[in-house]
Amino acid sequence: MLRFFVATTNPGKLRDFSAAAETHHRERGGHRDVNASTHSSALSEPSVMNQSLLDSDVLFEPLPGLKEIPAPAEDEPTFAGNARVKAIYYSSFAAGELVLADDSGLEVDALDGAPGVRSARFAVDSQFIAAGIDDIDRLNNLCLLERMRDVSAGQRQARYRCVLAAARDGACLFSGDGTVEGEILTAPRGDGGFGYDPLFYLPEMGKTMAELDLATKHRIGHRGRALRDLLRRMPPTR
Ligand SMILES: O=c1nc[nH]c2c1ncn2[C@H]1C[C@H](O)[C@@H](COP(=O)(O)OP(=O)(O)OP(=O)(O)O)O1
Ligand SMILES: [Mg+2]
Repeated sequence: MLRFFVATTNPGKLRDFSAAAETHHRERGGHRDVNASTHSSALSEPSVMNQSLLDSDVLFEPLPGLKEIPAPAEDEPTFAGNARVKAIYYSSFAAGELVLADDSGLEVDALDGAPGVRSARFAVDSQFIAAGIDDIDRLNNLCLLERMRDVSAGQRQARYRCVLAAARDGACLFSGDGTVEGEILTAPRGDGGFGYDPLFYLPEMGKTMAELDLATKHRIGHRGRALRDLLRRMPPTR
């Protein structure tokens, strides 16, 4: 059994990690998943994983007591830097355990890569307000639509980027990263996912990220790719 304590304050990320664990378990031949997807091909690419992973279940549990822990500053210029800072910081609250942190966000070509590492703080940074709306994801989405009001249909390319870092007792041990390419719509579609998902359109799927089931999001999304990359890079003996 390989257990990560996931140190994130974002419930949407936690749901993605639960879906990832279900996928890994299912592909080892387990039967724990009651919502088995019909798109289960090569979801976790087991052939490229190290033997300890093939032999074990991967568990992602929320870091115990996270609500009481003050959040660290996320002021690094890169996703990798912030993921590392978060993993190292939170690992001191779970002695001897593997602690996983995620830093992720959206890069929009027409905005020169913004909001990037500032994705969670996009509306606040832009001093964007909308009457009666205080949900931060909705504000960020409205802010994005406003900033892209004059960007034409062929110029709306964007990507999600995710970096995961694993630390134990204050030392960062390994990491992984993943991206997924898409386009920013002019109006939201779908009610799954979180964050920018209703505006993030995947041309090959004909759907937004908010219209995908979690197993498919894991298969093609930035977080699923980062997780497979991290597991591939994990040293075989821990
Ligand atoms: O799959 C995704 N689907 C939609 N939106 C996403 C996704 N992945 C990242 N995002 C957006 C949400 C947030 O605006 C920012 C992450 O900010 P980021 O600082 O990494 O996370 P957070 O503050 O929500 O939680 P925490 O730092 O405790 O992990 O990018
Ligand atoms: Mg954050």
